[in-house]
Amino acid sequence: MGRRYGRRRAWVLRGVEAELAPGALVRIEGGNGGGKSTLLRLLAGIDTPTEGRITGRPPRTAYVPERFPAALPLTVEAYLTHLGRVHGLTGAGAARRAADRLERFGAGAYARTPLSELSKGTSQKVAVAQALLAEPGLLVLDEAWTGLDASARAELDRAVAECTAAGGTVVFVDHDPARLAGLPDAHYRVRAGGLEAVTADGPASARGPADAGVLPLTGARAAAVRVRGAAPPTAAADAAAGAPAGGIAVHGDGPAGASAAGSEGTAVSAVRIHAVGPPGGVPPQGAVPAPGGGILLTVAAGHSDAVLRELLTARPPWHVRAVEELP
Ligand SMILES: Nc1ncnc2c1ncn2[C@@H]1O[C@H](COP(=O)(O)OP(=O)(O)OP(=O)(O)O)[C@@H](O)[C@H]1O
Repeated sequence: MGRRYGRRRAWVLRGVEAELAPGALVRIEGGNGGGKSTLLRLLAGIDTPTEGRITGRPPRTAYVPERFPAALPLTVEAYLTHLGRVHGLTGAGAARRAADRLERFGAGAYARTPLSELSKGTSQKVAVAQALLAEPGLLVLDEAWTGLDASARAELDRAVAECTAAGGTVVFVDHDPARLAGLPDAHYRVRAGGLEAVTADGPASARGPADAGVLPLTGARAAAVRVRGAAPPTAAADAAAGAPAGGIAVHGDGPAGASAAGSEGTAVSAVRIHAVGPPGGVPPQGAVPAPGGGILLTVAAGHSDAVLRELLTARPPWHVRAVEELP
């Protein structure tokens, strides 16, 4: 699997092969700019490989980005409740879950605060809360502990342990080598565009353009997520490999959050997004010009979080003016 940001640009990652097992805690390390966040975005499904593919991603994938895009014009509780509703909860059920997650991370007092007015640390608590709205099968954490106070950090440690105990895979990057020290089942380093497994004695093997194999995780059971290949991603290939067509089932990942258990109510069927792009920003497929500027994009409810994530994590990002649920 490889990723580069433009046909004339250097490969950020290439020849990366890995298998991530259910229930595994996986640490990714590497130097600044090496491609860790790129790899995590690919694993979370908010970005797609330039070549190769990632298959077997569980339907409930959750992602805490390195930088939480708090640009939505919503209060904390409206944001989290919206995410819960998108994933099938009733308004009351979604509000309950949102309140529970906020309390858990010590941010209950900020439920009515607009996202744009949050401190960095509280914003990070909301980023974590959105990822834990439901129990994810794959939880991707990009420096998620950064900015959290001590009790929230401990709570996130507990949430990671609960996730793996329930059979979920957790992949994390953190610059503090002491983070979850001794606990990971697998440890990789991103270096020179490849991914190498790290053992207690140092790198065990290197995988790059010249050495593309499969890195089994320590103690791996059945593989959950497979990162492989040099072929361009295709829906047919993913379907043949047992993955949802188009790659990732989006429920739960990303700034747009995790999905809920799905048994508490009726989902809205579609979501209309009003966004204003950066100069030269390419509108997503299906977007139409909005009266007064920007674009309007109507997407199925189950895809709205992924679309919002794409808009908000684009470089430069789109500004999301409004998100409207449609019956
Ligand atoms: N959306 C993007 N467009 C263009 N280049 C990008 C984009 N995202 C990342 N890059 C480039 O890809 C390379 C890897 O970046 P990435 O953020 O994945 O590294 P990282 O290991 O997470 O770094 P850090 O430890 O500093 O957070 C960098 O050269 C970066 O500039």
